[in-house]
Amino acid sequence: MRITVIGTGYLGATHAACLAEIGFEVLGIDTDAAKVAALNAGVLPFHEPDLPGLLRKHTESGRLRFSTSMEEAANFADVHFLAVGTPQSGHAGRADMSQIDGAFRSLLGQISHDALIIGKSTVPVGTARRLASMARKLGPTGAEIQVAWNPEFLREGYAVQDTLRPDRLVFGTDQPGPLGVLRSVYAQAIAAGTPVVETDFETAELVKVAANAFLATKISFINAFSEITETAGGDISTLADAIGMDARIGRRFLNAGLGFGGGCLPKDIRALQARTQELGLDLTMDFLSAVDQVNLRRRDKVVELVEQTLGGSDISAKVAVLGASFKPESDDVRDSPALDVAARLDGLGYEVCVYDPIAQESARRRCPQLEYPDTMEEAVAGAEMVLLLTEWQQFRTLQPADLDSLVSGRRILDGRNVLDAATWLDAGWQLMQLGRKTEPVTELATSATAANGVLA
Ligand SMILES: NC(=O)C1=CN([C@@H]2O[C@H](COP(=O)(O)OP(=O)(O)OC[C@H]3O[C@@H](n4cnc5c(N)ncnc54)[C@H](O)[C@@H]3O)[C@@H](O)[C@H]2O)C=CC1
Ligand SMILES: O=C(O)[C@H]1O[C@H](OP(=O)(O)OP(=O)(O)OC[C@H]2O[C@@H](n3ccc(=O)[nH]c3=O)[C@H](O)[C@@H]2O)[C@H](O)[C@@H](O)[C@@H]1O
Repeated sequence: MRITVIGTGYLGATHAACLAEIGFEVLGIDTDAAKVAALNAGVLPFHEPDLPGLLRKHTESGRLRFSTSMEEAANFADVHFLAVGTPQSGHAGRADMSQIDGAFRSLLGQISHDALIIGKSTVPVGTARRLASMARKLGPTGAEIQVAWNPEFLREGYAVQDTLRPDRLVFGTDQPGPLGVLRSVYAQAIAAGTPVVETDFETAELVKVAANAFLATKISFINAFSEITETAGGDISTLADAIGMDARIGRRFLNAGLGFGGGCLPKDIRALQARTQELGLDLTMDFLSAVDQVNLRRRDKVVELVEQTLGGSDISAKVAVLGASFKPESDDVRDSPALDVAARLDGLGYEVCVYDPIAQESARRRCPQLEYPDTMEEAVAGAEMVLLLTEWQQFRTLQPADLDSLVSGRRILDGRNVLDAATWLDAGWQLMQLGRKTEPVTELATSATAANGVLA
């Protein structure tokens, strides 16, 4: 079977390469000519473990290629996946549907025979039915254009394994025809035991946003408890471990810290609220604005801790920020909590040096005003305070001795609760962790006086 994937960003490039790996002939389509040229050359324009190998393998084998031509897409295949972006628009958090509508109309305008268009992007409920109706009105005469919705649940950093071995597959249709095609596209995963949910358009669209809203709520739930333990005392990680031992709750996605970011969870909870309000259900998803606010307050908290620790004495102090991507194993800096904090500290007048093992270039493009030295050692050299904001493995395993002789002030804020408190305190460091009662030292201490500075 020949398949096109329209939109070759994080989702589409992964989906296209994985379909080629399964054995299909695949054409990826994107309006971004530079991206298409890079992908055709076997070069992935972003970081994703395991994907470069698949891309090279299948661009070389000829099973995978890329183009900017929608006409070529329409002639190449009868099955088209739609994987364009649905970013947040400027209107009350609503999803910007211009990429979906643009790609769909442009494809419809080129198709001359029966075809199936399968949406993968995350969309507001009602989109698939609207597109199906548009296909009936604007599609070619004498040909049937069917629509299905097959939302994607992959995580960046694990995109290939999540695509080839998903937890579940969801097929949303308004007629049985497309189900056979979907079952054959995913025959390998289904044979390996992946459960399939076959349902209507609306349920398929809502499963996706419900999953992301639930995950975001879980993170903000534990982070709201961080606000309590920071004030009343208590240890947030122990609390998460203890409630997570209840199988009904589960420990995953209860890691307290700087909170969630990225190109999906934040915009998806806002788009869901906006869509629910459009449906006249003003209060139904109201709790998600609390989820959003708790999440954003974590960033305020880190900025406040830096200001309380350094601000009074020397607003131009150097602060080293370790981590720029929104999470480890990704170079994605869309709505990155780490980069947001770094930019805000820079705006306050601190000298901010950011080091990320992979996201240095994407961070520089997004926030060119910050400094991005080539090594972690250069970033921390002379720093009055070190902030660990994205928990890359290289930072999780940091030891005080790695930094002792480089920094000007032995102060570290662990924004992801990954450092062993005793190790750092015993080594004479001031350590602050989110979700633990911390009394920041208000004056700029020297490394010698820092030893007794903090309660953790
Ligand atoms: N990034 C992720 O991990 C996941 C993303 N999603 C959803 O998938 C969708 C895509 O997300 P990303 O890949 O992250 O976005 P992205 O922004 O990285 O990629 C979108 C791509 O579509 C292209 N495009 C825009 N208009 C086009 C058109 N008319 N024709 C052809 N190409 C066009 C853009 O140039 C861009 O390369 C979103 O709805 C997102 O919520 C779902 C699951 C995981
Ligand atoms: O719709 C999407 O695009 C995807 O969004 C998320 O995937 P992703 O954004 O790649 O990253 P996650 O691993 O979910 O992490 C999201 C954010 O939450 C934060 N997080 C995660 C877990 C946790 O316990 N605590 C926490 O703060 C991470 O640091 C990160 O900033 C979902 O996990 C995917 O299932 C979904 O397909």
